[in-house]
Amino acid sequence: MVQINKDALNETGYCLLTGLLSPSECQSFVNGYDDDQRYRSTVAMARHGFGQGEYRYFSYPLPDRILDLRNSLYPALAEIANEWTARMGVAIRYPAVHQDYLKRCHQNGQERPTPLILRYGEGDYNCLHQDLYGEMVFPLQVAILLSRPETDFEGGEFILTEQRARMQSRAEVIPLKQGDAVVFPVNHQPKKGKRGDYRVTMRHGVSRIRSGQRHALGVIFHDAK
Ligand SMILES: O=C(O)CCC(=O)C(=O)O
Ligand SMILES: [Fe+2]
Repeated sequence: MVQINKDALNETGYCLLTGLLSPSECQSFVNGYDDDQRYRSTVAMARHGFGQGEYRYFSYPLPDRILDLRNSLYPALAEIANEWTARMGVAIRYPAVHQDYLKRCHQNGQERPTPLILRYGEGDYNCLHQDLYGEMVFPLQVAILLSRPETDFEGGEFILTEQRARMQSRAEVIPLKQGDAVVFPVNHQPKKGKRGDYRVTMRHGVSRIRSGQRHALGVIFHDAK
């Protein structure tokens, strides 16, 4: 099982898995970007007001490495997800194995795969958002930087914001190198306060790419309608 720094995740809203993918694994995902057969759909972000840039959803069957990432990351994340739902007074509990959770998604009409690859060029960016694709929401997700900061691109920082009810948002810039993964909340996270837990709303995005080209891989654990 993958080791997750739960304290960092609980305190700062994210944790890193450095060097989750090797440089050659990153490069092979980038090289596969134009291989149309791998993908079920392609989204031009500007067309939907999502930002600027493009992303593509992988189709089933997923590439082995992505299937493997979903299966290997899920169990540790499901433990944390179950602690969070318990703390937030939500009745949902997540099964220990990803295939069992996917069955639940598919039975509820969320059958389409959500892992995606993103490509940004100079001037592109990704607006703050949440990756919700229906009622079934697995509370944590993972993004992996495939490109080399400063070498392949400049700018393009991964941003996470935390919003507390009736309060202003707090932003965090996540330092990533090629192959590093960030684990972060999809939607809500419980936080420890002086008078017990409170709930924050999380959003993520990417700041403007100042030059070059940036690729990332998104691993989301619920499927889409
Ligand atoms: O390009 C990025 O790093 C962000 C990707 C993203 O929004 C996601 O993986 O859900
Ligand atoms: Fe996203």
